[in-house]
Amino acid sequence: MKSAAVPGSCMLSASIGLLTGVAERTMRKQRCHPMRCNVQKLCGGCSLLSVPSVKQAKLKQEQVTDIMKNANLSVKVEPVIMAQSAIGYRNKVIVGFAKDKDKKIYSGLYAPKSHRVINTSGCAMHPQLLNEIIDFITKTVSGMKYELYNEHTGTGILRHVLLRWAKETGEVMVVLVTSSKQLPGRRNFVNALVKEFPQVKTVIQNINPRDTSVVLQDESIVLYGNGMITDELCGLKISFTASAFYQIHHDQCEKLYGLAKQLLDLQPADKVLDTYCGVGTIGLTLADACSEVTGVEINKDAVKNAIYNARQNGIRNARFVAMDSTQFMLEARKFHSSFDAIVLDPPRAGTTEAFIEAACGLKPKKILYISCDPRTQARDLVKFKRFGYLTDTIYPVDMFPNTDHIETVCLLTYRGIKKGKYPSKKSAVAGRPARPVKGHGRPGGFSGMKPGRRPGKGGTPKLDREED
Ligand SMILES: C[S@@+](CC[C@H](N)C(=O)[O-])C[C@H]1O[C@@H](n2cnc3c(N)ncnc32)[C@H](O)[C@@H]1O
Repeated sequence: MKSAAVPGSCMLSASIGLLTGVAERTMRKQRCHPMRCNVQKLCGGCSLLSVPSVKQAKLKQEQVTDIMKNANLSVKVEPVIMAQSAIGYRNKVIVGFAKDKDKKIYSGLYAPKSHRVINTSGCAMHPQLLNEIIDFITKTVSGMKYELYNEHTGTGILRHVLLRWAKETGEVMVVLVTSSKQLPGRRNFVNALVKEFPQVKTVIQNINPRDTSVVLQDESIVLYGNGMITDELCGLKISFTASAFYQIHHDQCEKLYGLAKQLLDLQPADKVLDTYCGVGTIGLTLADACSEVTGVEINKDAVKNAIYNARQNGIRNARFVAMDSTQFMLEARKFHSSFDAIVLDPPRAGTTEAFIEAACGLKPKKILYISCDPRTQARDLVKFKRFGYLTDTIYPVDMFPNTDHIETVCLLTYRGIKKGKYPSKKSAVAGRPARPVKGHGRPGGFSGMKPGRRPGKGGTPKLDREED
């Protein structure tokens, strides 16, 4: 594997071995120091908080190994790439509000599997700054006498507050989620907030009148700033708006992307398709190692962010399309487009049979699969295998220290399909991957898909647990 050291990129001079070496040393230091959090018992989100880091690493590696074994996948699971910062790492926090028995307003996350807000002030996974801003907002909300939204009666104004933090620049975004446009005194609210916390660069009011557990809806009013904040990631400036996905743990994300780049081992002429691309982060970090990157994402705002991010970094060989990833690949095939590498980083539910068939149908040389749930990844890897795409090694990256979640990455390459095995001879993907075909589908040809994610009402609300 060639060295992926490219100026301005992240962690790329480190080999995978070095990455795991750093992880080992960090773990050794933390071996005897399990973390403490005052609200751990109430919240239940960090089920491994009292487990020393070295043990967490072992547990997570074993967990991934078991999942892969149970799926009959013969793969090696590497040691977990652990985090140096295992507390205060969450760059996104969503809290709800409630009143205690003395009618005093408090804020926090929902108790596990319920809609009951528990006071999680001081949560150890939140950066100190975000905890301070939440406390300030909670006090201000009490002073403004805002009526809290009641999901049973549909009355009240204030539903949630969402905070996002750009770790490297220190910028903070505050989103006030309200049931209607009315928010009396919001000017004073915003003035007081930005005076107290100059790190707050934008304040947004998101209007959510629906009976739904989804926190953000489409309508927003920017009350302060330009509606986005900017971070530095892998040597790039990355800006994002409220609804766009951005990885929760900045430093681990840099390791994850560095690992992805190293595994892909791109050649200068390679064309890369980055599906489920969010604000373009993975594709943009790959752009200097290949001839072109195409990113596909269903969230139109995230696509706008991705285009903005390419421009602000002077990256000219990346384009982004607002579309369902599967639909895009089916269209791309009609246009005889080809990609040397396809990256997929789907939500926790994993990808679909249709996606897998469409991706393999494009006959890429390599497929890089990043997942935040090894269970759904294992399920999908079994399906990829039927199309001749196999992996030998799974690399777990601890994006969510102290919780039982783990991110996994693997590289799939085409190894052929055994005769008589699914898919049939007629299948589009049988045979070796073709050499890249000249010509490319035009971006304009793929537009027009509507974002499809509109979950129904009810269900467990997604307060601060929206990793995907
Ligand atoms: C786990 S995030 C990954 C984002 C990005 N790769 C990153 O690392 O920041 C998954 C992304 O897939 C997008 N998404 C979900 N379903 C999609 C679909 N059918 N087609 C395209 N994008 C989709 C989501 O909006 C979200 O931005």
